Amino acid sequence: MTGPTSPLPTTRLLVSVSDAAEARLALAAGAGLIDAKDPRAGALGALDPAVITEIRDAVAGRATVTAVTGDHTTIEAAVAAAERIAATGVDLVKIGFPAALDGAALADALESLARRHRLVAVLFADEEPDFGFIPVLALAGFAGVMLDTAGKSGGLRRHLPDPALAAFVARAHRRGLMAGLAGSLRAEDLPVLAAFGPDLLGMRGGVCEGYDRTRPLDPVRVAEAAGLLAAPAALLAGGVR
Ligand SMILES: O=C[C@H](O)COP(=O)(O)O
Repeated sequence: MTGPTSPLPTTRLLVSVSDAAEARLALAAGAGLIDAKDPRAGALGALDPAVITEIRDAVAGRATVTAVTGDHTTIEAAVAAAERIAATGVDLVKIGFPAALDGAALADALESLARRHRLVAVLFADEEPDFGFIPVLALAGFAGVMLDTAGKSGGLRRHLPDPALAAFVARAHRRGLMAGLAGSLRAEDLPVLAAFGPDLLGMRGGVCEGYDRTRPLDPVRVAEAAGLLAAPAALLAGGVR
């Protein structure tokens, strides 16, 4: 007789959407997190708060809703944008920490907001991120940390080797932070990355028509990605067939 098995760590699929119609499509196809983002406006292109509210209402509590705050060149602008997006009432606010900004100063400036809203810091794999920064985020009250890519010409795994990605996830978890990975991921990346135990894997281009992040979502690709993360561990370990 076999005893109860320990639950598998759950990795959920985050899909970036540009409006409420895409949010409904991603939800129906199995996404666990719906991420409000304007893919035409850069890596962390922010949507208008009114559109984010429509997305949140369309999801209506059936998935976690996240929203990005835009690409900013000053700490003041980044904090003001984070406050504006947090006011829409999304579950998680994703804030970019580009190399050009002083990360410690930005984390410090966001401490007050972190007490009122759940914040996720986005570090960029193509900007030589310092994982030693993760404890700073934890102390500032962040809920999570993600790796993404600022430029969309190469995928996450082209910029950082798999052992570094696994170490990133482990380090975030040790500090009590949710961990996410994204950056031009394709279906074949999901089983490999899910094995590192992140809380979420984020996709846009890989689930769009023509693998073009500025084109509409392809429901078949979203369903395939969601299905891969829902697959039993043995299948995940075997990779995509
Ligand atoms: O947060 C997830 C991103 O929107 C991923 O976008 P991407 O797959 O086009 O790099």
